[in-house]
Amino acid sequence: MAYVIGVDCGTSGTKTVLFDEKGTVISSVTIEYPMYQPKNGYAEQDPADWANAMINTIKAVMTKSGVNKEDVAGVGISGQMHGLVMLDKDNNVLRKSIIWCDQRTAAEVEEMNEKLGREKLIKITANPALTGWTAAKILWVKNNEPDIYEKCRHILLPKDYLRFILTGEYATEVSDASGMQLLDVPNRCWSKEVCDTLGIDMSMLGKVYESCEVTGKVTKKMAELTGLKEGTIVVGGAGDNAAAAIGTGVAEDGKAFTTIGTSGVVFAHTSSISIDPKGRVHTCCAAVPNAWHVMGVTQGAGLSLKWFRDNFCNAEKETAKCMGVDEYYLMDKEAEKVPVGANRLLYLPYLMGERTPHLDPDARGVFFGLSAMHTKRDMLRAVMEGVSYSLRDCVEVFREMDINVSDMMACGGGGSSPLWRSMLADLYNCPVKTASSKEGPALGVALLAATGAGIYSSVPEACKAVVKTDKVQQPEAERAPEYEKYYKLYTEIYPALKAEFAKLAKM
Ligand SMILES: Nc1ncnc2c1ncn2[C@@H]1O[C@H](COP(=O)(O)OP(=O)(O)O)[C@@H](O)[C@H]1O
Ligand SMILES: O=C(CO)[C@@H](O)[C@H](O)COP(=O)(O)O
Repeated sequence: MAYVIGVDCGTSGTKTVLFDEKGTVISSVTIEYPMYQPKNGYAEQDPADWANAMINTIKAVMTKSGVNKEDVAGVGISGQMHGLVMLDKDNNVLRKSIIWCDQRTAAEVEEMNEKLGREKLIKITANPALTGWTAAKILWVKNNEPDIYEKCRHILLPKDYLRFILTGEYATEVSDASGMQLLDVPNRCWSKEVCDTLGIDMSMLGKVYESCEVTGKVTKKMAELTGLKEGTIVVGGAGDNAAAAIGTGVAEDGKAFTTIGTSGVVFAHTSSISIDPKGRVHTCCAAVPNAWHVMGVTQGAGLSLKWFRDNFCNAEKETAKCMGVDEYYLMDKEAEKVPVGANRLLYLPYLMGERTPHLDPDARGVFFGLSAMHTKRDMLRAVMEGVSYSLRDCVEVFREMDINVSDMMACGGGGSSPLWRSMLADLYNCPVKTASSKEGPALGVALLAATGAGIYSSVPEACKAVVKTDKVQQPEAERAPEYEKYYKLYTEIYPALKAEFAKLAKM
């Protein structure tokens, strides 16, 4: 029996899973790390935390499982998208990574629009200039930390930094590179025109591969540190969402998924490229060769619930510890006791600005309708409902683009919540399914590794062989119209506050 490893470098932690070639989990280990927010709207992480977490989780799954290192056919790495890692000539990390949800680059987005023009940017990169994407972050460092920029020789995405640590190769792959805004997305290669116009030296960018191609091999030093065999292949892997697509079988037209991780994403596979002219949803290369995907993003999905837990739910944390259950499980049970609409309380999950559909880095979170009768439990339910309304906003854009999202899977930490899945089913008005494996991105990149190692002949074939549907949540005829009323009101709150968010940001 052959085995494959999937490493997922998420925002809350890095999870490494060792699977057998049929996708059965043999061993899984996660190590968490912090996100730093030195200013309102800033978000950074330390690449050393990612590297240590990867090394230690690989070592742990190898030791725990007792699997012979000769039998590990390959490794795939998935990761949070858009983060900027800068290395100097000696491969030292030059500064903390500015990550996907950081919103400091409004001026650089304007600079990109002035230099390239919005239409040309959409034509080449398939997306308008976006504050969270890597190109704007590179320009921010160039404009604000010129001494650091001067020393920079290599630019890598989070998971590609981990590849560098594991193999010594400077490389990326098409799905994650699409989120840098330097890739010619229709042609799946770096855009010389975009790089030259923005003054970014293309030699700093790694070689671009397809997601299932072999990009390098585990070095002797890393073999000693991780317990892997020297020379084990490492494939391109994928950005976390493109990876989750493979892990949930979303590799053909008509299939879609919603993930509630730190961010929230609604994702649909498209065999030909499809672009929203208003730029509200992203278009990227898929982890399947010759295919693309569209995705709508809510910046603060699971992040909202985590923020609520960390600031207001110490008692629940203690109870969960005593009972030996997950604290989010207890919070779900509390929220279930509150009726639809949270007793007339609405929540806008814009803690880190918002992408779909507003593209507004200045937007911020709101509780709307707070009354003296409300309790923490109502606020908890309102948070979960508000995130679901914002994911429905993504679905609305897809429907406008004629993209079918009725075959919907759910994944990510929040996707494991039956309550959250029922909210999505009611708001999307379609069944929401889960895959029998809960390992979305890690399974996705493990399947890419299995394809790169020749165990499967193609990525869709690997999905068909391994991914199976588990639970199906149907929409509820009674609840759906209730949610619809609240959703309608939800869509009216942001436009009423847009100008005020901008004023607040300037204070
Ligand atoms: N049982 C649960 N019920 C509701 N939400 C949950 C549950 N478990 C995890 N979550 C949510 O999932 C988030 C973490 O999801 P995960 O996919 O691990 O994130 P990331 O990919 O960013 O590391 C948490 O912040 C939390 O909001
Ligand atoms: O920015 C995006 C997608 O465009 C996010 O999906 C990040 O890729 C981070 O994801 P999680 O840590 O929430 O999984």
